[in-house]
Amino acid sequence: MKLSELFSDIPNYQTTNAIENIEIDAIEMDSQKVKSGSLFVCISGFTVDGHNYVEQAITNGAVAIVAEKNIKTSVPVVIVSDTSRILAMISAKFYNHPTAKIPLIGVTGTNGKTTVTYLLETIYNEYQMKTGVIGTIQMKIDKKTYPVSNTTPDALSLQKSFHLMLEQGVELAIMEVSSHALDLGRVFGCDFDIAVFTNLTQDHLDYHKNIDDYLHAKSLLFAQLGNTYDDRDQKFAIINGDDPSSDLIKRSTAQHVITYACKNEAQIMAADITINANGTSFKLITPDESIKINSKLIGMFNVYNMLAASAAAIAGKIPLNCIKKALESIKGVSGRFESISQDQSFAVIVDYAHTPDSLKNVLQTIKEFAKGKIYVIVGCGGDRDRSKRPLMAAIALRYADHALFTSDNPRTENPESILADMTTGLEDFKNKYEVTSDRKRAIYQAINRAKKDDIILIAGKGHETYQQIGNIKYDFDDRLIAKEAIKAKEK
Ligand SMILES: CC(=O)N[C@H]1[C@@H](OP(=O)(O)OP(=O)(O)OC[C@H]2O[C@@H](n3ccc(=O)[nH]c3=O)[C@H](O)[C@@H]2O)O[C@H](CO)[C@@H](O)[C@@H]1O[C@H](C)C(=O)N[C@@H](C)C(=O)N[C@H](CCC(=O)O)C(=O)O
Ligand SMILES: Nc1ncnc2c1ncn2[C@@H]1O[C@H](COP(=O)(O)OP(=O)(O)OP(=O)(O)O)[C@@H](O)[C@H]1O
Ligand SMILES: N[C@H](CCC[C@H](N)C(=O)O)C(=O)O
Ligand SMILES: [Mg+2]
Repeated sequence: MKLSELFSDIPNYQTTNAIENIEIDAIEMDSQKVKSGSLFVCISGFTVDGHNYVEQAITNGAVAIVAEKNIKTSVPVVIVSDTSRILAMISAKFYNHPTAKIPLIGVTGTNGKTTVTYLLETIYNEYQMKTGVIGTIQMKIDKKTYPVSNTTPDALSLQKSFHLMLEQGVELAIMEVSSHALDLGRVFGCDFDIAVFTNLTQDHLDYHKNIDDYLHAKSLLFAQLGNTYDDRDQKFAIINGDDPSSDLIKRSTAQHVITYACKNEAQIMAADITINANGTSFKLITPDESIKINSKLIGMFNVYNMLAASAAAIAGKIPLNCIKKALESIKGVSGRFESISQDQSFAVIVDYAHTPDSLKNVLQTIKEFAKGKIYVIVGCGGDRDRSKRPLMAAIALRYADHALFTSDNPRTENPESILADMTTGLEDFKNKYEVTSDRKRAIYQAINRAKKDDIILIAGKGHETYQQIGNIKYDFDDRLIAKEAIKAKEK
């Protein structure tokens, strides 16, 4: 594509040279990936400034540069005020606006995004539609999976992924949209058809100034709904009517709103809810009909997730019996309330709860059906929201009988200081918890101590297969370590 064509929809930019005859074969935001014929977009990041890599990009073959300032160099420079946002727009254009051709569902909220995307995948697959899913665990196109490094990828990778989906005949794309992505403009250029809001509770206050700022970022998905190129059918905002933030989310969109709830009045509701250790059942009520759902998913929070997915699918005109079939078939999502069973006499559950609210929900659920003692193994991520640390530790102590505080991706922080942040003020409860930065040791300790009917919750890492210490990711999988520890105990 010609560089001038790539910028034809961009209202404000300046150029140092004529750009009409420059052919662009690829767009890159990483100088190391630049090849002959690439356009290099300089992003001023949190760690380094992409503007410093222009010469490397040119050495690697860049034929033009997009930058936020004039750079004296041998190839034309297109100067824009915000390269991140322009990257999203030109990537969408370069890949021929793939999301104008594939229907797209975006799911945002503090907790439940991954779960809701996989519920939606199961529902649409049940309806015989080929899906693509992008989120925390992986990117998935039909049955094939691809690794990811972010929940919501950068704008360039994202548009490339949608292009690949289109090439592979995907009929519906479903993605998690993180607050970081919304704030950083990673999803500009995405044409959402349905936007889903799960809930808002504390997280990411390292990145967002305060909870209002965080909510504002989430609301951008709904403000963006229906604001792009195509004129396909109606767009829908699917909103949790029981969440206190739902009013602001509703006010953020001009599109059709569908609410779901268990407590407040809503278009889609759940009633007659029963939850036990083997699953959940409820009546799914819609304005036209209702249907009984018997799901293997456990916990009230999963009723909300199922309502969110059902409401989105109903907006997408999927028949209720198909939704029922899908919700009843799904056994669980990797690393979410995943039971580790080797026929031992106690239960081990691996879960991705890494926020105060999710930890509370999971422990409350476990408490409802626990016959023995509850042990929880939990840590808090390094280089992340410090204010959630004491809250998570307090929740662990409130709902479990015994807590083992340990490391969960300390990243560049000192693991001991993270643990100190968690346990400050908990001196009076010293007999209820232990502290060890060695996560493997914590898992072994809990498993060795467990007796018949006890339940061990290993929280925070879920599907993750690494422990990040410094900038290195070491192999580490809670599920494998737990299995190993159970085996060792039984010897
Ligand atoms: C804070 C944040 O969002 N950081 C993201 C950001 O990294 P960064 O700003 O540090 O990038 P940088 O290293 O400064 O590089 C700046 C630019 O220079 C370029 N560069 C760099 C080196 C070089 O030799 N040549 C070169 O051109 C880079 O390619 C880049 O374009 O851009 C990277 C590339 O897109 C992201 O992978 C990275 O996510 C990191 C891994 C991260 O941990 N992000 C978290 C906070 C995040 O985004 N989380 C959300 C939410 C998850 C949830 O919901 O819980 C997510 O969506 O994942
Ligand atoms: N609707 C919900 N409300 C509260 N907690 C939930 C909900 N759904 C799931 N959880 C809890 O949150 C954890 C993470 O769930 P999930 O991975 O679906 O959320 P997510 O929003 O994708 O998280 P992330 O932001 O890390 O990608 C689960 O393991 C469970 O403990
Ligand atoms: N997407 C979240 C995941 C947190 C998972 C937890 N294991 C941690 O590392 O804190 C984040 O990057 O904040
Ligand atoms: Mg997720």
